[in-house]
Amino acid sequence: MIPAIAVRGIEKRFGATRILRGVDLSIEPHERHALIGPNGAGKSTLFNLIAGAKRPSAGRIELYGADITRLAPAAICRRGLARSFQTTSFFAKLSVFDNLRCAAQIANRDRARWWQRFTVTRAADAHAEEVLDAVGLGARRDVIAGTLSYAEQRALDLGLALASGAHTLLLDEPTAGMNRAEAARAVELIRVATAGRTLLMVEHDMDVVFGLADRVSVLVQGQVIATGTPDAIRADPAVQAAYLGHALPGDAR
Ligand SMILES: Nc1ncnc2c1ncn2[C@@H]1O[C@H](COP(=O)(O)OP(=O)(O)OP(=O)(O)O)[C@@H](O)[C@H]1O
Repeated sequence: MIPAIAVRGIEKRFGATRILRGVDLSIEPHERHALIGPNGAGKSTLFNLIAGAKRPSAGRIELYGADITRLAPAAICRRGLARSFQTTSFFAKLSVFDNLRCAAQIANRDRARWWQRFTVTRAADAHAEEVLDAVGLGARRDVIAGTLSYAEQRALDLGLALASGAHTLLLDEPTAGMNRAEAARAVELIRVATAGRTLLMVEHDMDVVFGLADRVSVLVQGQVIATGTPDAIRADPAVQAAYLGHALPGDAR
């Protein structure tokens, strides 16, 4: 099977420092995959390379078999990979629905001819309504986005990625800054809303990782030291050694 995301021999140097050292990673279609690792391991750097925000020093990145290594972020986005950020990325003065409608219309715009515009707009509106419910914001449809609670803003961020029609999502610490109850709700929301799509997430919260991920990869000092099911990762001696002196993955439960 062609992987949704294939990272092959990726190197990233900043000056003389090798931050990523021959990273190989294969994310299967429709898989939920978590990337974990100690602070400074290179997780955000790898995300930046996959999303096109930075260029690797060597290696290749593929999205469903197509080389995206040197594409700009917008071009990668058009190919169906969306990234959610820890910071919010919506129009604060527009309503929740109008934000989703914008994302859906932009996604459809390139595909439409001028005589299709009316139907495209209607299709985009219908898609925005679907996403609104999928991310649990149906009751907040006409609220100004900037006034949403933090957890709702993160749900809207996820909604924007879904409204853009992305089949593959990079989620950067999707529950950061949330309390336990909010994080648990967010996990459930992500699970349901992203069904049928591919998910790669960086996450520090092990409850979230073990509640959501089908497989986990562990990045330590710029190298993937293990990939496997959550239980296999917890039992892996190399992972335990890497976390020596820190909470082991899953111990927080
Ligand atoms: N633009 C840059 N120039 C120089 N060094 C950088 C740059 N960006 C990141 N680094 C370094 O690369 C290393 C990996 O950083 P990165 O943010 O990718 O790690 P991380 O695993 O995401 O960490 P955290 O879990 O703390 O977010 C760190 O030592 C960081 O200081």
